[in-house]
Amino acid sequence: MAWAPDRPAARGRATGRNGTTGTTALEVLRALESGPRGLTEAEADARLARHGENVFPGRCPDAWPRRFARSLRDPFTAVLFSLGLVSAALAAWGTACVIAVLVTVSCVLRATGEHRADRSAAALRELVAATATVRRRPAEPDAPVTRELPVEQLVPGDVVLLAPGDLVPADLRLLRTTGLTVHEAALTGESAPAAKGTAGDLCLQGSSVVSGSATGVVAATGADTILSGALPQDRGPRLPGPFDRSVNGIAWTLVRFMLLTAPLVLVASALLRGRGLETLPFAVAVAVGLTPEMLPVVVTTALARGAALLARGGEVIVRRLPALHDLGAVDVLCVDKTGTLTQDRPVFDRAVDPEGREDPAVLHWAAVAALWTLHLAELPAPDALDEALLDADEERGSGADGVEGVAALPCGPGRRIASALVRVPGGYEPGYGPGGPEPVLPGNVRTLTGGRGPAGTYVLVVKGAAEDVLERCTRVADGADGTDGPGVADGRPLSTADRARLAARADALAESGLRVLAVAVAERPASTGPYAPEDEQELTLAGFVGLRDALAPTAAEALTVLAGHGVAVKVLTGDHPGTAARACRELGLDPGEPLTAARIDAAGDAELARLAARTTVFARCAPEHKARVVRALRTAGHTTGFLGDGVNDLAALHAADVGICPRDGVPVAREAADVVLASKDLTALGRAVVTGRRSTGHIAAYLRITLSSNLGNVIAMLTAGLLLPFLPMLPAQVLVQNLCFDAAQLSLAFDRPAATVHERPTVLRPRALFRFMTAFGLLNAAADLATFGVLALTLRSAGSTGGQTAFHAGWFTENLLTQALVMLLLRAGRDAAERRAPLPVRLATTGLAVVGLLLPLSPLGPALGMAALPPLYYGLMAVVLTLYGAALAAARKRALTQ
Ligand SMILES: Nc1ncnc2c1ncn2[C@@H]1O[C@H](COP(=O)(O)OP(=O)(O)OP(=O)(O)O)[C@@H](O)[C@H]1O
Ligand SMILES: [Mg+2]
Repeated sequence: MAWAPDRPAARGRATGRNGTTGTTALEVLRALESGPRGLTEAEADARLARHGENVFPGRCPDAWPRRFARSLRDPFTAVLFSLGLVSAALAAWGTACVIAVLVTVSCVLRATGEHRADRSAAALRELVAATATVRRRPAEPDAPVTRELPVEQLVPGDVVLLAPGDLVPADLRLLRTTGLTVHEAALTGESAPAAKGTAGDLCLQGSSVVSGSATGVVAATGADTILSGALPQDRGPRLPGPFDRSVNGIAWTLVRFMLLTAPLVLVASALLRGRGLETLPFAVAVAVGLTPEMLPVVVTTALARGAALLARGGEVIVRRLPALHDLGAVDVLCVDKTGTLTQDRPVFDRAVDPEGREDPAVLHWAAVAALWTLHLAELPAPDALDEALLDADEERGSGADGVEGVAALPCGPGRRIASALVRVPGGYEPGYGPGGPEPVLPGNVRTLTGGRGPAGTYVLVVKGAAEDVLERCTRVADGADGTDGPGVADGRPLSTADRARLAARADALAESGLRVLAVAVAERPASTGPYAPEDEQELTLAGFVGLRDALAPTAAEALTVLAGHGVAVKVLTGDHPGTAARACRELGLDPGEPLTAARIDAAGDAELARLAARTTVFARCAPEHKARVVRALRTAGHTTGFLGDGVNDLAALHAADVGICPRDGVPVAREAADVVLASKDLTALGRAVVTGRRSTGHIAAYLRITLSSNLGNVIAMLTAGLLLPFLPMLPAQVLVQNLCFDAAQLSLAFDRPAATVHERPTVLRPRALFRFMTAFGLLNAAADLATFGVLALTLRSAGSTGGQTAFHAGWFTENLLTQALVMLLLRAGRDAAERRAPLPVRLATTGLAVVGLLLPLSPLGPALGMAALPPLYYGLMAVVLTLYGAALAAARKRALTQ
């Protein structure tokens, strides 16, 4: 980062200066047939027609057939598919066909579901699409206009302005830069930001601006960019989030279980019944029976439905579907203060000298620094604090006329001060304004000694966080001479006691709820050498400026709602602990003892995890502090969300389980976030959390019901397989039964959520789920075995000869009826089961029962290998089912209250 003191003073942003980069920048522009004033709109349109839109080819959604092929790679489908191949190899055509139908149905459902989810997600993304700041001219003779343009419309030759937080929208050649550093992790994997200082340097699409600013000209767009050439884009491994841990974790455990089942069945029947390989189709059928083949479909549908509901309200956009599940699991939400809890529209409140007396001169110096940082750093979006200072100073009638900026070094992530080097024309005379109400003119600078030449006096103005400015000060302005008010460039040396007193003054201002900036100045020799942060030394403290930042109107309500939902909120800010604590109190959040960056640095990972769990406010955080706190909370076992809007939040957005960004966040933060709040209303977050929990609830209900009945069936099948001389269920029957189950379960997506979704985070715990599955699977198996007993009894007494077909019919009916019972009793949480099921669920369960009772009796029955049963069977089965229902209800009460 180098200052460029020899750059001509800037008065406006759109003057097309070339700065230090001289001919090189011009050459770059010429090579792209552009100029410093940008393209004309007509030329840009012509180029857009020639080069096409600036879209990243990797962003195009996959075609349907491709999606279909990809869903074959899903673990369940893959296992089913291989089981199908084994059956085909053994010429067990029945089983092979069953499996082929199951695989096709689940792939088609899944591919359509995903296709639809993706299409709406793409449409949603458009709502928060990125724009770029370009400089164009309406027509040839017109002056250039700087405006926001959707990135797709950028063309080679466009002149683009970059500010911190911007995503580089295309491959750019830099024209001029001020302290520019960019993050190129997407391209190089290099996590440290790289400095870019030379004109002609390439700045690649996909990188993001960390600090500083720049003007560049677009060299390549769309498919011609280097990033597009480097496809497929590898974003590096993501830490497994709650979704991967629970849903995927459960899926993989089941896959392993299924893979074990087939060999186990083979070995058992070989040992116990002396059977050989002919049992293989049966073994395969058992493994198929265990598969929750609809899980991927249910997951996609549940999440996509939730995301669509949220988007329809125009409130929340879920950019990555699993993030909706994770949002429901969040138990700690870290929030950035400025711009998120507050409006980031600070208003000047007061300026005081080191003694605490009102002093407009301090505001004036701060405004001078703000003005020249804005001009020289060419920030497309002005800094809110700087704007507020300028407005206030202008209102008081000053204005920085006469003072000329030479160089500026803006603040950025981890840098809490901004400074400007200005030249005060030599003719100005002392007469420092008497801290009274009359406007202080820029010329009212107390005589500065030394460094005055024909070119005037060079003054370095530094403003920023009180601690950071104070530590660079060696003197403090004093009003010792009384008459002229406090001096600025001279003052007296700072004693240790002075430092403590001044720090306390800043703290007091912060605790009154103000954002505080300390202002310091120093005279500098009129040197031409480069200036760097190291030159911000030996300053004289001029005083403090306090600004008031209103709270976001919905913040307090949002925090209350989240607390009611069992989500603990923590505030992570770059601001002063006092300001942050005060804001928290006003929002109804107990700030406790704030933890500052210094303490975070001093703590080891384990200690930080402990500290973080009981702290509410983390202040003076640089980006890496925010990320470290988030990681510490995750290590401590919390599912952690992060809500932030700025470049300084980027690392934390990446580190969190769920990154959330308000709509006004900088583009790079929106791009990093999993969830974007589309409206200003922060309470939407509470609704999004509940929606996430509902989606997880649907997935959990599906898993609970399917896994316990599947396990029950498998146990029953194994037992019957070993006892009976025939297969207890034919492959075609497995298919019909599975299809009926699957179709009925889709109705669960319409179920009412359990009341607990409002109370606490929903997490699918694989271990708890498997315990549930074992207990209820055994219960289910007991009902099946009792049915076998009933069947044996009735068939013997009826003297039936078609034992096998009657057995199949009896078990089929009982299976569908128990499934309907299980659905009604095990659907959502404990309280939902007590209430009446909604219509779709009632229809689905009735449907199951009807099919179960009538199908074996219908003409389809014989085709599927089932025969009618004596009436006695139905009577006895009713007894079995009643007992099963009672046992289920009792067990459910115990299991779900635990
Ligand atoms: N334009 C500016 N000029 C001088 N100092 C600034 C400027 N902007 C910010 N600072 C200083 O840097 C500090 C940190 O700023 P940063 O942007 O990291 O966080 P923040 O905006 O205060 O809070 P949050 O992290 O909640 O968004 C500010 O508190 C302020 O002291
Ligand atoms: Mg912020």
